Amino acid sequence: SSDVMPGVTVTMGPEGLKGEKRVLADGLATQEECDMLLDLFQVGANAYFQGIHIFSDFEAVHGMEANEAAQLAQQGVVPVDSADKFLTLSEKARQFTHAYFGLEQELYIQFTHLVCRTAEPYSTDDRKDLSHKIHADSCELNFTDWTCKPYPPHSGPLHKRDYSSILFLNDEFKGGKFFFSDRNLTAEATVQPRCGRLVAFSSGPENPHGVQAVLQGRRCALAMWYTLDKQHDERIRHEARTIVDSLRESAELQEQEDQKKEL
Ligand SMILES: O=C(O)CCC(=O)C(=O)O
Ligand SMILES: [Fe+2]
Repeated sequence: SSDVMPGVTVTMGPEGLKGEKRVLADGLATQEECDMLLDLFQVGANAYFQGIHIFSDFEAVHGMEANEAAQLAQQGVVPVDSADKFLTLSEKARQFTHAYFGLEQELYIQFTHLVCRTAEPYSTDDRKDLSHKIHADSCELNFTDWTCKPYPPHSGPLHKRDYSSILFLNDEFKGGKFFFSDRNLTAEATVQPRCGRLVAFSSGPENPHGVQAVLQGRRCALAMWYTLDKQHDERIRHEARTIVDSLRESAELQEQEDQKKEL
C-alpha cells in the first residue's frame, strides 16, 4: 500500500515506465467491482450499443458513457449499484491521479468511457495491426517533427485534456497490452492489463501511447480523461450522479415501506 491512497500500490513510476509523468498502480478496484462493471457493460452493450471497427477490422469496440450507465439503471436494466460503481471508481481514479502527481490545482473529470474491445472470431494471431494506434490524448501528434496540434473546441471530448488514466477491468483475452511509444514508434514500456490496475499519465505529446492488438477475447477498461479547467468538468456525470442517488433513495424508501407492511 502507498502513501498516495490506502489499499493502492504504486507498481511502477517514471523509471520503469520511461517517462516523468507516468504511473502504474494496482488495487484501485476489487474483483467484485471489476465484475460489476463487466456485467454493466455486458447487459448494456448486448442490448443497446453497436460495436464499431475503429482502428482494426478485427476488433469491435463498444463504449458506454456515464449518462448511459445511469439511464440503464433508471430503466431497471442494470442494478443501481453497477451504475453507482461506474461513478465511484472513476472518482477514485481521479483522486489517485490528483494525489500521485501532487497537483495543487483541482483536477476535474472531463470524460469517462467504459470501453471493451472484442476480437472478431476471424481475428488471427499473426495480425500486425494495433487495437489503438499510437497517439497523444490532448493533441494530434505529427510523427515526423513530434509537434502536437491541440484538439480544437469543436472536437468535443478530445478538447482540453490535461491528464489521462485507464482502469483495467479484466485479463481474459490474448494480446491487448497498453504501451508507451518511443520516437521510433517502438514500445518503450508495456503494461499488462488486469483487474484493478491503473495507468495514469499527462495527456500531451510527452506521452505517445497505444494498445496492441486484442487477438482473442474481450478487453475492458474504464478510461478517464481529466482537465484542470473547471469549465470542462463532465456535465453528464453530475446528472448521472443525481439520477443514481435518487434511485437509491427511492429504493430505500420502498424497503422501509415493505418493512412497515411486514410489522
Ligand atoms: O485502453 C487503453 O489501454 C488505452 C486507450 C487509449 O489510449 C485511449 O482511448 O485514448
Ligand atoms: Fe489514449
